[in-house]
Amino acid sequence: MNLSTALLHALKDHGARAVFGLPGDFVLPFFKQLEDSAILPLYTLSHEPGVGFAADASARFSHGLGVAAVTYGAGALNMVNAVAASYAEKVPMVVISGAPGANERRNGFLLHHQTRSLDSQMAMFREITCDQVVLDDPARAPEQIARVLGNCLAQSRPVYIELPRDMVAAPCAPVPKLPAPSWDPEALQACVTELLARLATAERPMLLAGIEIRRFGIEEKVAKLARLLHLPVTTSIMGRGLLANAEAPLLGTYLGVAGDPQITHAVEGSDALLMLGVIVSDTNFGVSEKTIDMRKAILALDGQVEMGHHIYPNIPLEALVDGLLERGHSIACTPPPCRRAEYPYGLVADSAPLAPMDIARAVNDLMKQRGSFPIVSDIGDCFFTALDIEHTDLLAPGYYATMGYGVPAGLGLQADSGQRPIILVGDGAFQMTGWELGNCQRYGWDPIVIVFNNCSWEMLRTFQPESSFNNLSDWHFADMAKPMGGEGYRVSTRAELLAALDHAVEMRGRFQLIEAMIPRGVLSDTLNRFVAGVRRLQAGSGA
Ligand SMILES: Cc1ncc(Cc2csc(CCOP(=O)(O)OP(=O)(O)O)c2C)c(N)n1
Ligand SMILES: [Mg+2]
Repeated sequence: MNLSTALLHALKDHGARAVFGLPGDFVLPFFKQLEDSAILPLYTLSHEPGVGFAADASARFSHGLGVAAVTYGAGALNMVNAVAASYAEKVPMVVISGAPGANERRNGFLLHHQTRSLDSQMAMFREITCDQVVLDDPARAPEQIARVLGNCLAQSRPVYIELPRDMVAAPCAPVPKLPAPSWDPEALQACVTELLARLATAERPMLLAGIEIRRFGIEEKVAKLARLLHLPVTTSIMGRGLLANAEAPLLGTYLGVAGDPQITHAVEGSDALLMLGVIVSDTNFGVSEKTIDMRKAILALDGQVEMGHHIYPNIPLEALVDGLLERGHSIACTPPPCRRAEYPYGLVADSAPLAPMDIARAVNDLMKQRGSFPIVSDIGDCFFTALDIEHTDLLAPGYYATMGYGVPAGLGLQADSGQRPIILVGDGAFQMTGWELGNCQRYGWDPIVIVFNNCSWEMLRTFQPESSFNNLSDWHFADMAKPMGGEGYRVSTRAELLAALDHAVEMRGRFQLIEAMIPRGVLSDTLNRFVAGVRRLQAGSGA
């Protein structure tokens, strides 16, 4: 066994199912080890942001490890934004960067791909990863790799591994698997006791589910806890799609002023809001009608539990949920009367021009007829439209909110799981990374891609309508599909959209690109409510 195969076996043992990458001379030797060993499949894409987004999506969807392998400098630094998004949204991604070997570091030349110093890249990745290592000593590599991969999973954050190219074939012992982090059982019991007491005395208890319950693979346990405690469940905007396949009393997604008023009032009016794995961010809470009283809330996030004015440190989320399941039978909450959210169905096949809500209806109708598809959304009005699609798996950078995520993330999902995604992406975001679709033909991927083409950076226009730089030209994306190995449809009416979707779902083996022409200024209902709500809150606060 050498250092590369020891690393690859360890990645697989820790839940990785694929490596996404783009090679360069500093990482070519490692790619050769990857290809020759076949321990994990390698999928290469055309631009490192896409590599990062694909690795991110594979981790999110399978709640395993995502792996991105790139060259030093130009490659790794090209991927900083994608890794930052994974850090912000708590995705366990492993970044492997090739690097100069020991001798070339000492030869006195400035090396190609080097910036300020040969250690600058490590310094940059320290800011967007939870652990880092340079594998320059094969004797120490097994315990270093074990530590870094263990932290990646325990903290559900990206880690950075720098692999000098003269080390890839160095003989190396296998990597041990470290025990999962421990915790103090007494502290856990004290936390569970206090938490259950709060729920038992509450009149309007509520469970708000956040992304950590997917990251730590405990959706079923959380659904069981909600049933045991008779707690109604909503998800945060980032948690959209959670519990889609679990049996839980799920009401829908909390969107503050932009969402279902009944859900908004239930969450904001709760006197015991149990937030499991919820990131307290502006996108999750920035449009709250009424500020949530955090003193009455219970927040379990980042391995600790905050209640009222005190914190229980080192309480892993799964340990907390297991503790509550063990003792939860002692209380039966009396939840407020709540009804489940409704979703739009029944698109009429007529000649009316398209609006984003028509796409939500068409996808809901399709899933009603043919079963659910995982949805991957970019950032733009397509993301707000995704919130009107019935509750199914949804991958989207809803908090970090980077564009360019949709197409490569959809490819990462299909590569990792074999499932066919529906990808929602605006024309602006498609201009960034939509071209990764050209890689489908090599791997047989066949996502269904719906481009919301309003020839505009429309979300920006809603906040600054006077700026003409938001006007984009019409790129005719559908015409480019066939030369790239796919099928393209350009649609402007509801009837054309339905016909294109019916045809696309029948076509397998090639990507299907539906270019939905939407008039500028026509927004989804949710984005309209979001913009109106933000304006109202800003007017109220005098911002
Ligand atoms: C990597 C990055 N750079 C800029 C921005 C800032 C932005 C947020 S929304 C938006 C316009 C999106 O246009 P698109 O056509 O895709 O969608 P739509 O608004 O529905 O028309 C921009 C430029 C973000 N979020 N990420
Ligand atoms: Mg647009």
